[in-house]
Amino acid sequence: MRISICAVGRLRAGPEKLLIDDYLTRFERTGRALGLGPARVVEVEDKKNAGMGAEADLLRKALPKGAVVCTLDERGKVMSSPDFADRLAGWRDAGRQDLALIIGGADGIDPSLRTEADFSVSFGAMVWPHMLVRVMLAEQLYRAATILSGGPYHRV
Ligand SMILES: C[S@@+](CC[C@H](N)C(=O)[O-])C[C@H]1O[C@@H](n2cnc3c(N)ncnc32)[C@H](O)[C@@H]1O
Repeated sequence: MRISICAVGRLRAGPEKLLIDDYLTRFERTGRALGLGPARVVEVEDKKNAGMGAEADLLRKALPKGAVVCTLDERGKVMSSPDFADRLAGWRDAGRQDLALIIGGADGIDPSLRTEADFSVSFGAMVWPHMLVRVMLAEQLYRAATILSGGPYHRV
């Protein structure tokens, strides 16, 4: 199952980008034998600054056809890392070819796009900067792959 992290805004070179690249490379290596990955980041930019509705339209265009659509949203479901891993495995086992994980911009994800999504994951009730959410999501994907492969990375 291919994974697209669809995010609003361009991430400049810097520590966040390095971390994302590192976790997604590790995810690709670990996930290959599990039928998970590769994962890529698809950035959309609302150059006219037309607001959440315009961002939602750009995000919709970036979604692979037939993808499971999952938003990252503080109002979503708070999950443990093993539960997130099981959720990924469930979509894979259901034969889904693509998963799109959507991260909003400074104003969040337009309500219309939130209601269209199949699922929504929360990293807790606090609001995080979207650039950090990209890093956290990339790490959770790698962590999920290690959980499913029985590796020692995830310890509780
Ligand atoms: C700065 S936040 C926008 C917050 C905005 N006030 C809202 O209502 O969604 C940018 C994006 O980061 C992601 N995000 C921020 N905090 C999150 C959390 N606790 N859990 C999951 N995603 C989060 C969401 O995708 C959000 O659209």
